Amino acid sequence: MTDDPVISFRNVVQDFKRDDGGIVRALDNLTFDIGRHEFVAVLGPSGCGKSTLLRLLAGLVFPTAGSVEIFGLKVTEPRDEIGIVFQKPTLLPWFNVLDNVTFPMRHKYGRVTQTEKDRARELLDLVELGQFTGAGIDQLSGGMQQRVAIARALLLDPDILLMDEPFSALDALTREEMSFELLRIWTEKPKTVLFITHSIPEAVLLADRIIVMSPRPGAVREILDVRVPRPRSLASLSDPNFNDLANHIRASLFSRRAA
Ligand SMILES: Nc1ncnc2c1ncn2[C@@H]1O[C@H](COP(=O)(O)OP(=O)(O)OP(=O)(O)O)[C@@H](O)[C@H]1O
Repeated sequence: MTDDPVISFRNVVQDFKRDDGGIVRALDNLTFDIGRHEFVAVLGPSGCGKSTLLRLLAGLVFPTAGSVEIFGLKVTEPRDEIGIVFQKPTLLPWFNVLDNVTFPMRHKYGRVTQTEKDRARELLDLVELGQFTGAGIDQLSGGMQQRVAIARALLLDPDILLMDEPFSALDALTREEMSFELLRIWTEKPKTVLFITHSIPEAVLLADRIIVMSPRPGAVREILDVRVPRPRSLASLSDPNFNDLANHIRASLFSRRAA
């Protein structure tokens, strides 16, 4: 990474208060950087603080200690240059596909201009839903709904895309198809991506680097470079580097569980 980092975590500690008054330490001394247009995946056991890390970046929670910076500025509130895609698409069933994509503008400014509607149509083309702009949400499959959510996250042309297990509710085939779709979008419209997943192959297929976290309280266990050449395709899945790295991560996660 030669440029200044886009995302920077420095010694981040995150504590939460439990209902009984006790303290849960979710993150402990988390430090890493993400460079411009890098695709970084985060893997780790359940409860290690992956979603908390994303919520810190989104400006939805604030660190107990340490700092979270975007473009060298502390995160103090949600910002427009960030698009977020959650595990569930959280679409509004009373709006059609196009109106769901333009919803952030309606919500923020109370109106949607023709230019923004045109942009939403372009994004729906990009995620191959150009024929479905007027469709109701309940007419779409789970994978199509998640593509609407991705188009919505891209509407404000964010520099940063945060994705929290965005494909985990999908069947295996759709999931793989969506991974390639995301790679295509990222190639066409480069962005800095932080992608949280429980799937080792998904992380290796998509990312430039993988942050492997330790169990709660989450800290960086390893940061691994993915040496599988781009552009990636189905053939990447049988690249020897792909399997070596996937096996390394599997052993690393499993040995911790067994310990
Ligand atoms: N608002 C909160 N109040 C109290 N505890 C919280 C809060 N948010 C998260 N936690 C706790 O912090 C820890 C980390 O949670 P987080 O959801 O970030 O983990 P995760 O790695 O995303 O988990 P999973 O993989 O199961 O989705 C958990 O023990 C969780 O119970």
